[in-house]
Amino acid sequence: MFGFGYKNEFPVEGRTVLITGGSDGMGRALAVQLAGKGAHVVVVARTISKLQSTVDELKHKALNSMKQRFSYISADLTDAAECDRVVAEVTSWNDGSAPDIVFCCAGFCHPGFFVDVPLSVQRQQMDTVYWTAANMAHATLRNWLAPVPPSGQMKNPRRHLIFTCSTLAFTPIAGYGPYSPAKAAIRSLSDTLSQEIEMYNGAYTQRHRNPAPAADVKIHTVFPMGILSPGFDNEQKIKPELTKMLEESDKPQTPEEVAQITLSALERGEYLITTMFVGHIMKGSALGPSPRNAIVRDTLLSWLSNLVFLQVIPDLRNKAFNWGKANGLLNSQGQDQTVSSP
Ligand SMILES: NC(=O)C1=CN([C@@H]2O[C@H](COP(=O)(O)OP(=O)(O)OC[C@H]3O[C@@H](n4cnc5c(N)ncnc54)[C@H](OP(=O)(O)O)[C@@H]3O)[C@@H](O)[C@H]2O)C=CC1
Ligand SMILES: CCCCCCCCCCCCCCCC(=O)[C@@H](N)CO
Repeated sequence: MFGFGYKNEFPVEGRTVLITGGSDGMGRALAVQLAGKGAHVVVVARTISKLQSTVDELKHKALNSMKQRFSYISADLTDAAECDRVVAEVTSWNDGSAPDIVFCCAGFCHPGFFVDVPLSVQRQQMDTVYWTAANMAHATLRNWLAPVPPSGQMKNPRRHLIFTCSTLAFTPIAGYGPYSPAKAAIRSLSDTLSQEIEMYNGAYTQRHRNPAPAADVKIHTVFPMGILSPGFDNEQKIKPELTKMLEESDKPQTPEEVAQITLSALERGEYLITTMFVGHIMKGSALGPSPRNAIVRDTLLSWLSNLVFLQVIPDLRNKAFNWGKANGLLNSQGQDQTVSSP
């Protein structure tokens, strides 16, 4: 696939990959495909039974089951101390070397209208969606970016930290208020880190003279559309009908498809990764200050998307308005909210 002139920017054979949310959905599909490409994989989530069945599957799907190693750690990543423990345990399991690649996929979505969903649930969404990712990034980067003196430097391959967002970080859809802000916060953190990491990568070029990180580091973020996962089945049960109608143009993908498209994009060296046409358009309308994958292509995409969105945003608002006009005040579960008089 990588013929003359193409370089694989994301080699994984023999590398150690840590995947949060690796026991279900997209995270599990990534784990399986990475095992198939020869990586050592550690999956992290809370429920032990799902983690164990994932590790069994990884052993069967390994490229070279004699050489590759697989493991799991049960942890609730909303707790920052747990993320530090995970990085420490993976490092000692990996003969003292930090993981080379960290995928932050943990998280789930609790849809509902802003005023209907208790604030305690909305705060939990911030914890599960944003803080599991930010905690993991903090633990990982503190390890990766710790200064190593010139005498201690070894030849390490480039390391990768990958966040999982959602195209909802680019485009608002009514009924995702408890969730989209947490994803938008991840996008903002990713953009900030993609700039901050350059300071460390600059220092890394001087590693033979001054203390510097042990390796070069790249940040990436994936923005999937709907994924046909166990988490998706759960969210469908409580999703407002209006939201389902507004996202009609989304044709959810399988976790395997999303994982495969993600890995190909990483191999091409992309930074903001979308997984299908509608996702590319949603990204194009909201590129803002993010680094581009390819300047000409992304600029043309953003011009096209901005024209498309002149129509899309009023259309989404009109649909919400007309829904209210036709159906009155229905809450998230489609129940009438008006108090009926006796
Ligand atoms: N499904 C969709 O339509 C979309 C999903 N996404 C995002 O993609 C990612 C993967 O989603 P999806 O494939 O649906 O995954 P699932 O909802 O099917 O699986 C979620 C995974 O995260 C783990 N997890 C959840 N909470 C925690 C926690 N506090 N600590 C540690 N692990 C946790 C779960 O295991 P356990 O419960 O045992 O801890 C499980 O392994 C998520 O970040 C999601 O927000 C983005 C766009 C669309
Ligand atoms: C031609 C371009 C038109 C663009 C129109 C916009 C259509 C909106 C589609 C919304 C898709 C939402 C996918 C993410 C879902 C998600 O993150 C949750 N399922 C969380 O689990």
